[in-house]
Amino acid sequence: MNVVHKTGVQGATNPLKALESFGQSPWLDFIQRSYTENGSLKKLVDEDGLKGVTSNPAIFQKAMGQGTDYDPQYKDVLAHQIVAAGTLYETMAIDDIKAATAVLYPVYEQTKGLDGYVSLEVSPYLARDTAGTVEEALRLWKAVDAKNLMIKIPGTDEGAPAVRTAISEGLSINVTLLFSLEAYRKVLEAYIAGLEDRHAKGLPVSGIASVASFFVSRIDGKIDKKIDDRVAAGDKDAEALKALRGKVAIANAKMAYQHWLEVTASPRWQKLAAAGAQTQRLLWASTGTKDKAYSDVLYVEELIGPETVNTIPPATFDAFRDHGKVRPSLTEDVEGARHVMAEAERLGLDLDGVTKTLVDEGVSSFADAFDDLLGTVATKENALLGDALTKTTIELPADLDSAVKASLDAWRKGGIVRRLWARDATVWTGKDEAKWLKWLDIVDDRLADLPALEAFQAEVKQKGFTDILLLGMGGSSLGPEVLAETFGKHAGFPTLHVLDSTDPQQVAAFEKKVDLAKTLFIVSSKSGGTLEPNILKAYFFAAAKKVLGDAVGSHFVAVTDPGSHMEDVAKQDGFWKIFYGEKQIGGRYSVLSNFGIVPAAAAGVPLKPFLDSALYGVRASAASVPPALNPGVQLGTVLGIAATKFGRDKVTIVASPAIYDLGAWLEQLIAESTGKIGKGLIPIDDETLGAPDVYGTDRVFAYLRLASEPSAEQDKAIRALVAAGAPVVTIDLHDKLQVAQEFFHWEFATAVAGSILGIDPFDQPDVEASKIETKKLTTAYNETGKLPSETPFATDGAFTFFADAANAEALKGGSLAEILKAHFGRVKAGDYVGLLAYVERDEATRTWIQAARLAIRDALKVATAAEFGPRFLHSTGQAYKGGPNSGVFLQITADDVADLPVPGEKYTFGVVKAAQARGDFDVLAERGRRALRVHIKGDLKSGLDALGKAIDASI
Ligand SMILES: O=P(O)(O)OC[C@H]1O[C@](O)(CO)[C@@H](O)[C@@H]1O
Ligand SMILES: O=C[C@H](O)[C@H](O)COP(=O)(O)O
Repeated sequence: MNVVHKTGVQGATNPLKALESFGQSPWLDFIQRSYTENGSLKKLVDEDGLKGVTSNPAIFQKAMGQGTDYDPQYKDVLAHQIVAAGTLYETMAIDDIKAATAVLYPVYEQTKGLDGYVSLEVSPYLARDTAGTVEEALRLWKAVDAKNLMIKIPGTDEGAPAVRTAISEGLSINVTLLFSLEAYRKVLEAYIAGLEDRHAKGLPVSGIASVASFFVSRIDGKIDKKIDDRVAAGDKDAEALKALRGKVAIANAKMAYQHWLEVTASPRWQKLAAAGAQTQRLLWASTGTKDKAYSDVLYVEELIGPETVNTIPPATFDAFRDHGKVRPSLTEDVEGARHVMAEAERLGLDLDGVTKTLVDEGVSSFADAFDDLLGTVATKENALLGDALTKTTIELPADLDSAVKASLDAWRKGGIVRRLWARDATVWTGKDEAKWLKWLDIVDDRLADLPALEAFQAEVKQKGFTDILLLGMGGSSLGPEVLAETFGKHAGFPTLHVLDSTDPQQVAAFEKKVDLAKTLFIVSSKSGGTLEPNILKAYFFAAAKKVLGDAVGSHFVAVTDPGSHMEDVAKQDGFWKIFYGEKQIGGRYSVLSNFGIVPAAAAGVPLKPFLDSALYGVRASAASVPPALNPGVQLGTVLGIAATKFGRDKVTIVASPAIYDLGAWLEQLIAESTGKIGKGLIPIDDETLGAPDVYGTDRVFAYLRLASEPSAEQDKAIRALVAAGAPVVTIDLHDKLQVAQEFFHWEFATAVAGSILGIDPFDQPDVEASKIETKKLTTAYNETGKLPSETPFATDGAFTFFADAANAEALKGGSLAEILKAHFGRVKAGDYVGLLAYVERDEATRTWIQAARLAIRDALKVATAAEFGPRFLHSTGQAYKGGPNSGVFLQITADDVADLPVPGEKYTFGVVKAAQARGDFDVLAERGRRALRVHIKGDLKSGLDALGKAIDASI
């Protein structure tokens, strides 16, 4: 805002200066950096007798939202810190307030603490939160650290007790948003009670100042509108109503002043005054004339009286200097004012209702202004940070786009992002979600622990390991796998391998891949009780012991939650180190905790840039960033709304080849978080893009594009999809390290989508079911030496077929071809097909499954998932069982060429894998899923070839 300071009438003839002789202090309802810096503010003090300054969120919105005043500071802060928009705003606001307090300090001194104040308002989001207001008032008081600061607190029902506490803490307070006499009485009472609290404790009551900001013009705005409407409607009291136009606000203010006179004359107040207390002066706020029909200085001229303040907006300030007339108007015709009030009541103008509405509107309009301001700050910040942030581009069909925008606005109005960050479980289902939110600040936490992590990194390097073999499942392995696949080997550091299978061939292949004598083993399990990492640890510990002897423990590191079984094992076996996870983070949200950071350290990933990149993501999705600019909320909203309102629940993940493995991590995050109680998002990963016509209308595409190494083919296919009207979210990563940022981005988005879906995104109720079934089977094996027998419902050459009674009935037929035809014949539009292969996950099987799924997709035009067991059990398995019943599953099992023992157990890896496949299948069937198991006897390769051909023929 550009304030023109006109030098007009000066000295004693300056009406602004003349206010002082009537006991009124003119304050300025305005702040702007350049205005303070260029001496304009000081000039008002010197020439116009300005005695104070007030700010509010709308004033800062105007100051910061325009021009370039703040650019140097934006740049300076962002060059040194990774901060959220809210912190950036506050840093600048505090500097502005400090600078203004310095200008006004001489006034404070000259008036012995009566005047010279600059007001800074607590966040308008806290207007209904007593404890939050007190906390923020104390924080801001400390941050500005100036005697002539006033903290502005709204005089709502919740604000009044906060005023009392803040006063009792010795803060100077400006109580704002007062419209009604009733609210005013309460805050004057709160002020007095706060001083009495201090007095009772023997603390001084002098040196504390307070004003009660009683809003004026907004009242006339509302009442006059009512009058005009009734007059226009031919009200019988038209004349009496017209007589009240432009009168009620001033009469209301005069009544407030009468109350102040009464209270300050009371013995109760006199006692405090004798102890040195200052009165809480009435401050007339909202004194700019809004109705052009009135004098532009109406709300100054009519409210002049002793021991009051008028905070005047710049234009009114100039106008009053120019042609204001002074007289002791406040105590003039008090009877007339009473009559106006009585008339307003008689005529049913409902002043009580109006003032209540004004409080609500005041709170929400300041919140809107603050949203807007923070949006401006966030936009500036994003522009200045440039490529330090990943870039999200959302391209949606019009109907989805407007539903997403409506939801974002509802989130803004409901302050839901702030509630999420405040760990409010009612953002989801109101159960125990608050206990699972430590991932929100784990990046700050890990950065704080950087010295220890870097020391570990240096030790690993120095020990000269050639390989790292990480043993874990789901959240404990998929994040590390992204690191291994994305970053490859770092010079001077060992190569990271991740083993998350019980397939004996795969276990043997990994054993062969590494040099056991030079391998660092990371056993990774949050719960410490998961079957796979336990038996893998047992196997590799025994194997490594053969080459390392008693030194074997020094090659093992555990990452586990405190107090877990794995911690005990690690201690007993003399592991080199134990790193702890956070119990308040579930596995799939754990990648930025030690579960990802420890393997990252060991593999030589540069930790500070990695965590810094993640921190940019955390700050970008902070509570202070309004939903429409908040990348985590935007993405989550698109996913949630697309699924719930448009049936687009297949989140199709496309990633640039160099970061392709992010998809595997995302699958678990999305599926295990959202797929439950019959709802959910079904992630579709690594399904090579096709032409638009191979897709149904159940997709939303998420394209993770490595801007430095994009695939022209993917770009082209994505453009074609956008052109065909498919919903596409493209996220550009500017370098590989930004996978760290995407980890957080997607965690946040998943939490948001979970809220929209109405589920608890932090539990996994259906995973447990198959674990129980598996456990029954392995226990039976340990007891009897074999797995319980099972009977195929059909056999065709090398293939045997298993299903529960219902599925077997639906798939009647003798041959492979007939059974597959019947099975895939059950697929309808909007379904997805899951190929669930319990075989070694190697190049050959991955190529096979990819070809099979693409054939199915192209023929049936449905989404397809290509999964390997048991790995997917800890990932998409939750959604397949607990999510929407739209999956058609083909489970593939095979004979194991060779098996491996599990040390200390009767069962073998092969038995475990078989039990897992059966446990999985049983639960799928029990949940009424369309599921078929085909078992390949003999040679796997020729079996898969034949199965592939049969699939092609059946669709
Ligand atoms: O780290 P843990 O406790 O071994 O769990 C591994 C995985 O198993 C699950 O608990 C269930 O599949 C996942 O949520 C988790 O990531
Ligand atoms: O403290 C000052 C108030 O925030 C301000 O006077 C409100 O004025 P308005 O009604 O013109 O917005």
